Amino acid sequence: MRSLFPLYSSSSLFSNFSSSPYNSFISSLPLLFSSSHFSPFLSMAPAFEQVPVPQEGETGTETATPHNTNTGNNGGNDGQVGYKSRVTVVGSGNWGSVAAKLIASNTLKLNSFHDEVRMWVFEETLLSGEKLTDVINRTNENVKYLPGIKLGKNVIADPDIHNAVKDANMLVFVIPHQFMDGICKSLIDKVRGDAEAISLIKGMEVKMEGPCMISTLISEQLGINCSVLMGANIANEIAVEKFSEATVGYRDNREIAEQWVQLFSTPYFMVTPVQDVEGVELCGTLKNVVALAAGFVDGLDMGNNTKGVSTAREVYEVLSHRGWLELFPLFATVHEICIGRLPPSAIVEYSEKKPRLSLLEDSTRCH
Ligand SMILES: NC(=O)c1ccc[n+]([C@@H]2O[C@H](COP(=O)([O-])OP(=O)(O)OC[C@H]3O[C@@H](n4cnc5c(N)ncnc54)[C@H](O)[C@@H]3O)[C@@H](O)[C@H]2O)c1
Ligand SMILES: O=P(O)(O)OC[C@H](O)CO
Repeated sequence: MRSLFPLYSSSSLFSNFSSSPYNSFISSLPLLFSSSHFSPFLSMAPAFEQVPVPQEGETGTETATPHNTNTGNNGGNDGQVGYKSRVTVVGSGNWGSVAAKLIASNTLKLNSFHDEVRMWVFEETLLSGEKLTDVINRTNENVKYLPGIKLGKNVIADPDIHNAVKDANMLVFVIPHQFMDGICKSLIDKVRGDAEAISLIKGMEVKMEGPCMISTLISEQLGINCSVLMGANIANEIAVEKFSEATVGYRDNREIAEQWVQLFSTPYFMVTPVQDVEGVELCGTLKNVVALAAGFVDGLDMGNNTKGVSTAREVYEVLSHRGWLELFPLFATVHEICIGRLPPSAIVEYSEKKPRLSLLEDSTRCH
């Protein structure tokens, strides 16, 4: 029965293991999470729509419209002809630096954005005695978290978080999740009222009252809309322009999603929008849980078949515990066939099970 489990045990997912099985597993996961013909997660999501990728020398739309309708600090640019969006990346670790590089390569090409990309740096003193921020601005390289890669001269490192965010209407959050609660609290009333956020952060804020998704934390604490960008993305590989893909999860504003897609897309980084923030964020977060299970199996030298069983069971248990199985009908059906709970013929009926998105409502509120 287990050999019937195509998602994990017999597909190309495990046929390309190299010297780093963890990385291979991670990099194989787009098959699971980002492929419209295969993903149990995206079986609940609307069909992908492609957004044009900016090409060399190409310009974007002439003007960008401010996004949120909240009142508050808006930088004084609302409604002006020739308005240009300003992007700030909050975070400058491995992925934060790569995100800044991707965005900076695009703001140079898109007329609707200021060239400059500000990057907030959690200041550190290097062994040389120099401040990390100073070194980044002098060498155009994050020598600690992304050595050897030029970020783009239009990336400006800034150790003052309030200064870094104050003029930006597009905020990219990319720091380890455990720091986000504190960061958000420090940013209350400091960001523009019309700012749009996107979270690249994998993980959840787990409080005594229950888990809180990071996009929800940002939205609720800062009073701004927050999209997400998730994928099976190893920052160092994207930094050297190896092909990868990611998904932007957006709530209801397609125009915003298109702007994020334009900001991140390059010929080697393919980004597709899906109207589902929680689904995309959960995929990115749960993927790391699965990756841990895969790593444990590797460490115990138990083989790929065992890995297929354990990772699938891990995901099934998490979804089942949360009462979310109906949100992932393809995954649930295939798993239940594999463990003998359903007959193989059930696979042809899975698509009739409609995901019940309302199940997620409670879990997307922070307590
Ligand atoms: N690295 C990747 O390949 C990758 C890929 C996809 C998603 N992500 C996600 O991106 C997020 C950031 O990961 P990363 O790899 O850029 O981080 P990292 O581990 O490379 O860097 C850690 C960053 O946290 C900063 N930091 C340290 N203490 C801090 C504090 N008290 N407050 C605020 N910041 C502090 C450090 O200065 C550094 O910039 C994570 O949620 C991760 O899951 C990472
Ligand atoms: O291990 P993390 O949390 O830095 O994240 C790595 C990425 O999720 C790889 O896709």
